Amino acid sequence: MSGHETQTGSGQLTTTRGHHMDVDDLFDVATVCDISDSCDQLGVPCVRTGKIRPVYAGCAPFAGTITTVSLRPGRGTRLTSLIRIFEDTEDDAVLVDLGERTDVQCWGTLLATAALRFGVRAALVNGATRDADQLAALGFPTFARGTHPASMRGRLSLTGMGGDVVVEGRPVISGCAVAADPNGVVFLPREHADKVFDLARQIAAAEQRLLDRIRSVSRPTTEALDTILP
Ligand SMILES: O=C([O-])CC(=O)C(=O)O
Ligand SMILES: [Mg+2]
Repeated sequence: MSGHETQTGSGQLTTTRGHHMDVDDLFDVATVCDISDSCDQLGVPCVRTGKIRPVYAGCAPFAGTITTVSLRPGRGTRLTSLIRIFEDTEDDAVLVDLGERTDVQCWGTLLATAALRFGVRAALVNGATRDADQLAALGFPTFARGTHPASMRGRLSLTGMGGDVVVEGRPVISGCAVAADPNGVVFLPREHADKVFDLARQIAAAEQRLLDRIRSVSRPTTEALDTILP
């Protein structure tokens, strides 16, 4: 049993991660767009991409911390070299870097199922994944630049863990916070995550009020909406 697992009285394994970001209801009210706007308003530096997206329809949004891991074309690595990282990390998810390549892939149901056993609850891939339907059936939140059918075995080698990952030309550091949904992904410093997510909830609520006002204008003219919209 790894350090971040605890045995419950019922004999089930539960995971207690070190970070207690308040994300439970986040996506009930807010989206990654609100989180992006919140970073803008607070002046929190973040890395954004619209290219890393859910791998299957209905994929649950995700927010938490990530550990980075890098793979590059090579002689091949066993899946267990990645699984060891799941065992070691205290983070909620992994960001697997393929250097933005989508002609190779590095994530499927074997890895996702193993990840869950160690309490890793989502995968973001700066590259491609496979097993889309099976990941959907598993309900494992997976975000990537695309899919590719070939196995990673014999094609990709592990080249690093915990290093910076370049996304859209900007460095993403291991241990940072992330929010991902169908709009894309925002990476942000974990120490700012709670206040960013709090303001995102408020931004989403304010936008909801604007929507209500647009709907309730009795005669929709540009002038009428000009008094409402930002
Ligand atoms: O073999 C691979 O490339 C990985 C894979 O499909 C899985 O994790 O299920
Ligand atoms: Mg597979």
